[in-house]
Amino acid sequence: MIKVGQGFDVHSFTDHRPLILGGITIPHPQGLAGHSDADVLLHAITDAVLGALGKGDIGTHFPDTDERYEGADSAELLRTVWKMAEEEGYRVGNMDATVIAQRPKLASYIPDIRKRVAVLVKADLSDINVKATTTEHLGFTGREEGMAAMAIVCLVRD
Ligand SMILES: Nc1ccn([C@@H]2O[C@H](COP(=O)(O)O)[C@@H](O)[C@H]2O)c(=O)n1
Ligand SMILES: C[C@@]1(CO)OP(=O)(O)OP(=O)(O)OC[C@H]1O
Repeated sequence: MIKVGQGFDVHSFTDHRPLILGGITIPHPQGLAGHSDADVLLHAITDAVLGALGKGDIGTHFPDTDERYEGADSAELLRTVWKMAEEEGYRVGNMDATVIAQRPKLASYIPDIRKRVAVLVKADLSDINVKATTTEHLGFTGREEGMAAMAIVCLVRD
């Protein structure tokens, strides 16, 4: 059995917050605003897994009206969702994600992000791909008002 899910998320930049992306902290003058730690990439991945499972979205499971998730570590949210996938007998077939950001330059951080994501979803590194693209200075990402991320995951059950 194969299930496919996709996720997409956006967070705006804000001062006085660390930039947390893919479960790692990246040096940058601004971080992302949100109820949780605003890890836009892990949110997209979490939504992709929930999509594959047919179980709604991140806001359904972790509402931003619930103070338990204020400042939440998005890695913990993904871990919780990944347990749901494991309970149904799924493993990652492969996952692909794209971060859309004019800045910072992410290429040098992507190997660490991949490793972190692979650990969180208990996958082989070779089954996890993370990419980055600018929007050539166009739109809200191009103006550096925020970042976006999208992810697609294939879950496999034997
Ligand atoms: N925040 C980013 C955005 C892009 N990259 C890398 O640069 C390459 C070229 O980006 P374009 O948007 O001009 O296509 C891209 O393929 C990434 O490798 C990056 O590191 N960080
Ligand atoms: C993660 C949650 C919960 O803290 O908050 P945010 O950090 O605002 O993130 P978002 O991507 O808007 O979606 C789900 C939320 O419920």
